[in-house]
Amino acid sequence: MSADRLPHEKGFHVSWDQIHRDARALAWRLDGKGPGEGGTWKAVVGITRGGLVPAMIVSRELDIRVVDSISVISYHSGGGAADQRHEAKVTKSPQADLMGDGTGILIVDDLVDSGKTLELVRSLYPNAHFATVYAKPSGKPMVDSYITEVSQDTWIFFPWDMALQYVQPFRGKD
Ligand SMILES: O=P(O)(O)OC[C@H]1O[C@H](OP(=O)(O)OP(=O)(O)O)[C@H](O)[C@@H]1O
Ligand code: HPA
Ligand SMILES: [Mg+2]
Repeated sequence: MSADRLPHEKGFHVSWDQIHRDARALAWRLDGKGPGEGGTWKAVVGITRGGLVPAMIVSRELDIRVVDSISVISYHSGGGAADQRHEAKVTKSPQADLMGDGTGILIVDDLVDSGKTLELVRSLYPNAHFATVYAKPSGKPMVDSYITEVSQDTWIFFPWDMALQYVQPFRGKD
C-alpha cells in the first residue's frame, strides 16, 4: 500500500536507530522480571515478521539463547467495508514442548494496534509475558509491557518498510 493511500492522518516514523534504542529499553525493563531463578526467562518468541527485530535485540540484551517464532497472518473478512472483521491465523507454531502454557516465555512483537494478533497468541499461551515496543490504546489490554504509546489514528512507519528518497525543497513544491 502506498503511503499516500493509508487511511491515517498521522505518521510516526521510526528509524533503525530508534527501534534499536526502544527495543533495548524494553529488554532492560524486562530484565530480572521472569519467573525463573534470579528473574530469568526461558525463551524469547518473536511474532513474525515485525516482532523478529525486537525479539533479536531483547534476546541479545538479556542473553537468552533460546529463540523461537510464531507466524501470524492477519487479514480482513466479511462482506462490505462496514462489516469487515480483522482476523488472525497462526501459520507456524513455536516448539510445543518449549511453550507449554507460556510460563516463562517472553513473546515479543513490534507493536500492538487493534490487539487481534496478541489476542490470538494469548489464547494459545495464556501464561506467557507479552511485550511490544509500541502500543496503541485499543491493543493495550493485550500487552503486559511496552515502551511507547501512540494514538490510535497514528500509523507507525518501520524502517524495514521505508527507503531514503529525494524530496523537493519546501519552496520548490508545486
Ligand atoms: O494489534 P493488531 O491490529 O493485530 O496489529 C499489530 C500487528 O500488525 C503488524 O503485523 P502484520 O500483521 O502487518 O504483519 P508483519 O509483522 O508480518 O508485517 C504488527 O507487526 C503486529 O504484529
Ligand atoms: O501502525 C502500524 N504500522 C505498521 N504496521 C501496522 N500494523 C498494524 N498497525 C500498524
Ligand atoms: Mg506483525
